[in-house]
Amino acid sequence: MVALPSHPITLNTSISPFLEQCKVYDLLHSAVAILDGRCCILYENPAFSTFNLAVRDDAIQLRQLPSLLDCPDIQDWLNQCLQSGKNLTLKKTFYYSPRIKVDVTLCARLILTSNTDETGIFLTLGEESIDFDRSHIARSQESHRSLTERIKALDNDKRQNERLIRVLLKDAPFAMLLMNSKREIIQTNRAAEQLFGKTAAQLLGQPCQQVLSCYQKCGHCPAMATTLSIVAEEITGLKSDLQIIPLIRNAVVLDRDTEPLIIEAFIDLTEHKQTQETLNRLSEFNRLLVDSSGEGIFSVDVDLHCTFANQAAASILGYKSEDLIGQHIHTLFHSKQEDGNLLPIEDIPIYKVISSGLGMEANEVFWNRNGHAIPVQYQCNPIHESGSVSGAVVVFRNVSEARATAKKLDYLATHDALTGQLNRHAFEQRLANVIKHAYEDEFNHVLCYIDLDQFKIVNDTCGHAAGDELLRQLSEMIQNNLRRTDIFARLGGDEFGLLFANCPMEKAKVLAQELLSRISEYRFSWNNKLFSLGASIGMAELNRHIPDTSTAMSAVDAACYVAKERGRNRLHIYQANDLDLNQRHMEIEWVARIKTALNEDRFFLMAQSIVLVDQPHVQHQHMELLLRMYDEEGKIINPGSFIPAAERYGLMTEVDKWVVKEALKQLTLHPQYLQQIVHCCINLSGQSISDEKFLAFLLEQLAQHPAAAKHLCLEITETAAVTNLSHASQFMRSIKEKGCSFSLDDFGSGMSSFAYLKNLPVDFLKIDGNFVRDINHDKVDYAMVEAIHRVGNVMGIKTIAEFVENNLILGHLKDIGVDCAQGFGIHKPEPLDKFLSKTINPV
Ligand SMILES: Nc1nc2c(ncn2[C@@H]2O[C@H](COP(=O)(O)OP(=O)(O)OP(=O)(O)O)[C@@H](O)[C@H]2O)c(=O)[nH]1
Repeated sequence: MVALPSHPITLNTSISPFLEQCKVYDLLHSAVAILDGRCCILYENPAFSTFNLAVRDDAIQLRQLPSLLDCPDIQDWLNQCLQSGKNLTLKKTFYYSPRIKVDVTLCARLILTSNTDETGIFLTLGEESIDFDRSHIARSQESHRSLTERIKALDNDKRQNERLIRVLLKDAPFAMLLMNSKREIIQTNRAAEQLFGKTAAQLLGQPCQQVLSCYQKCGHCPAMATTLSIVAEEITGLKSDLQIIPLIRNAVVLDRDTEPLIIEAFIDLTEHKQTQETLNRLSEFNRLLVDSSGEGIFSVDVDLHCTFANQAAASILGYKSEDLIGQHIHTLFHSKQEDGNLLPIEDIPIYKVISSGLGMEANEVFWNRNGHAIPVQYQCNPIHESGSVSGAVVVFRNVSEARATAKKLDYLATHDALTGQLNRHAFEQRLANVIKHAYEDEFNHVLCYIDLDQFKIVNDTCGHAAGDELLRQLSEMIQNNLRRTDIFARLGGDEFGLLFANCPMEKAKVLAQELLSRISEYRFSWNNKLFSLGASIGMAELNRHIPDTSTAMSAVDAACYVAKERGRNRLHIYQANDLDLNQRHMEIEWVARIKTALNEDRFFLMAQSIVLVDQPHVQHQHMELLLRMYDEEGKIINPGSFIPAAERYGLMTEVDKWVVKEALKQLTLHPQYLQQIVHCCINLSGQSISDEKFLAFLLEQLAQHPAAAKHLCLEITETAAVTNLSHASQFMRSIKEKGCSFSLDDFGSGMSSFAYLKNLPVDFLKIDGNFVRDINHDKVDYAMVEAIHRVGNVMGIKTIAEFVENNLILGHLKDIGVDCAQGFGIHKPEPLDKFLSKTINPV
């Protein structure tokens, strides 16, 4: 918008002749009106009419402008202009429709005439910005199309009015050029100077091709040669910096036959073009976006006819996009449910979305061109137009793969990878379900826990791969011999769970017995070796004594344990008052108590002297550490109560670790202790010596207390050493390197021991106390002690006799030549700290 000169327009005439001259403004795309002193419209150019008609449908000639524009404040503003004589501007916003908003600047300039009572207003209306620019251009073009006729009428008068034209053009707030017949610029205005970026001096007298490219091309304007006017022609202009400006040109030839004048007005389309390009880019971008989306997108009208489908939608459904357009989507691919049953149109979510106007998500199936059901997940949203629903857009994806993956994951989560049977988790879930309904459906169910007997042998003799294959074959064989309603699972290792659903115990017993026979008759062959195996089965009826899964599982586990204890390859039925089972349960309780005692540090160590048989009074140099535990009330518990449970449930390594740590801590408390102590014996379990992590732990402890190593004597029972011979001898050699010695405990209890003795780096043999205790009156025991001592002597291993309860026994041991003795007759165990303090302060 170009600023107007600040002074009023002064006319030597009255306003009426001036109105004639104003017809030149008919050419302009911007709105111009002349008002009289009462603000009534005397003249309006077509652009002004178009604008006002767009605002109001009424005719505007000679009506009061403010009321027509529906803006009461304009009247005040115009009056202000009339009274003050100043040029005024006013910014306003108008709406052509609810969707097209226009910001305009109104400029009012006072017109003074020769008649002092007569004044008027030169009113221009410039559009500063317009949201919907296409409509703007269209309107401008439209308003000028009707001009041709008017201009023709003007033509004859134009020469006479040339001077006036020049004045008006100069002050016009729009880019305008006046040219002679040679197309030289003879008049310009400020708006044109701004548009082309040149001063008036630079423009005047110049051929118009300096600024207008169309003339540059052809030297003259061919259009003008044949026509009197050009309306809304798109050309380009040239700025002083050679920047090209897109323009719309309106041109009129005045007095074409004599000496023509050409008057031209321009609309700068730069912004419009940029907006257009942005819109084009955006729509191309949107098209690409929609087409490259991996998700299917289609839209339908209210009758469910497809109005659009992207490539993904078409390819998922097996069609071409164009084949889908116009098709009824219910008929084409959405008329059946997954099971093939009909899906009424009212039930399809897209129909519901259109009826309700609310978007929704759905999981459905679409049927592709080949008649295959494709599971899809879709989001359907209504299309609202002019306040009502005109259709819906559906964005969907094929979830076949996702479904298959979920199925696979579910399978993996519920099945055992080796055998393909249900896993423990899935089995316990099904069991929980059965227990939950056990009371309601009054059916009997029997739970079984199957543990293969001596399965380890297959692993040990043929390797793990053979063991795996056996587990696979056996579980398949068992599964094939079950009823359809039974539930079978591999719980882990060589243990299986089996639920005889809806089956009384008597029948279950028969079925389980048959299963045992099948297992023991089964022959497994591996590398030309044949194996047969047994199994032990624990069974329990799911009755009111068994309220939940964990009770049920521990009942059958305990029953299976009893079956093993009673000789394997048999079944045992759980009964609440079963003595063996009670024992087993007590052990299970012990497990929890031992774990708590370890956490709460409720263990402590006692020490008992070991003396040289020759010098029984020299005590506190050799000793054995004995473990005790405080119960929850602080009472002392002997190891016989908790060690079996700790051994059975794999807790001995933890217990041994505690003993080693505590012993080393106390022994290294005072340097004098280690100076006085020769040997301190610590018992280690069979579990610890075959556990590589325990070996690492012990080596680390010895590294932390290097001075204590040579005083430590580690006791291993003969049975533990022999059953884990290779582990035991490896373990002993590693530890001996650090300076520790080894003693074989309870020697003689298994007479196969002599043969292994050669392979074990043993320093002491501890003769089983059962031989020693009765040595006074049992000649066989005497001979056993004598024999053990003699073997030890020959092998350079010192002997220690336990259970020396009196001097008579000590005398016999002296006669035989046994090296050391230990027992209540020599020293009763006492707390380790007390024992150690006596080593440095003997009583
Ligand atoms: N091949 C193979 N062996 C396994 C698998 N899982 C556990 N084991 C072994 O199965 C054996 C099960 O131990 P136990 O049940 O105590 O041994 P068992 O020889 O059957 O002895 P009893 O049950 O007392 O008759 C262990 O040696 C495990 O190492 C497996 O997936 N594959």
